[in-house]
Amino acid sequence: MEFCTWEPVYEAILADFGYDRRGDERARDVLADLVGSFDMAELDFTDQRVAIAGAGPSLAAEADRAAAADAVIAASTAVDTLREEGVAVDCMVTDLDKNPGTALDLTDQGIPVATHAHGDNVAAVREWVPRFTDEQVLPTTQAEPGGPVENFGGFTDGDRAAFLAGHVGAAELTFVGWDFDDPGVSEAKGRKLTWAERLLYWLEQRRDERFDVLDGRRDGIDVSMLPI
Ligand SMILES: Nc1ncnc2c1ncn2[C@@H]1O[C@H](COP(=O)(O)OP(=O)(O)OP(=O)(O)O)[C@@H](O)[C@H]1O
Ligand SMILES: Nc1nc2c(c(=O)[nH]1)N=C(CO)CN2
Repeated sequence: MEFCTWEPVYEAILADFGYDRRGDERARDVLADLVGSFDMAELDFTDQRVAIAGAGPSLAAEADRAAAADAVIAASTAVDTLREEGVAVDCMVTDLDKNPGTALDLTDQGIPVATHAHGDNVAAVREWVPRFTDEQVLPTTQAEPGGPVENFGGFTDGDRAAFLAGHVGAAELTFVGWDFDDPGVSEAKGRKLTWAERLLYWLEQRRDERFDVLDGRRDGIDVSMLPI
């Protein structure tokens, strides 16, 4: 996604959550200084059916659907749940706030980790990224991309995974472990999930696809701030 396309949506996210754009940019620059450039050929999912695993409570019960896909991109703790169910992932997407040890383990095993820097995770970026196997770190930002740091679009780990899948050629996306109405999440997390849902709606419009996870939900999604 071109940054000029993403930027108005990013501005709306910044305004909604009160994040500081300069903070995201500083985080991007910290990450840029810690990594080499990632070889995007490592992540070629052309023509594949890719499962996007979120970390909702439904994930364990849906792990077989992830296993049936051609490839799996998992967000944050979804990697751990899938591993417990015996399902390997092909890529992890994370802002390092919950299970950075899992990300370390994956990069050691040669599995790419899309590692996101933002204004509120700089300490984790500084602590963990130098320990990762560098060739497997795909550095990302939600601000303007720069140097080795990419922006494929998206906000939460899960929806960023979906935008990444699109970027690397996925023919079809299927979603496991997504529970938008999860009563177990905090108010703040719930607001992030509302954005995740909205961004997935935008992505399916852009791809001219219909994501299974949005079936029955589209009429309730406020997309007034999206360039649709
Ligand atoms: N009910 C749910 N609870 C948590 N995550 C969910 C849920 N449904 C979908 N997801 C997706 O799974 C992703 C991973 O969630 P997890 O709680 O492991 O990580 P997180 O680091 O807190 O995520 P983030 O930093 O993006 O908020 C979320 O980013 C979200 O996109
Ligand atoms: N500045 C900032 N950016 C984010 C944050 C966050 O807490 N702060 N959380 C995200 C997903 O949880 C994604 N982006």
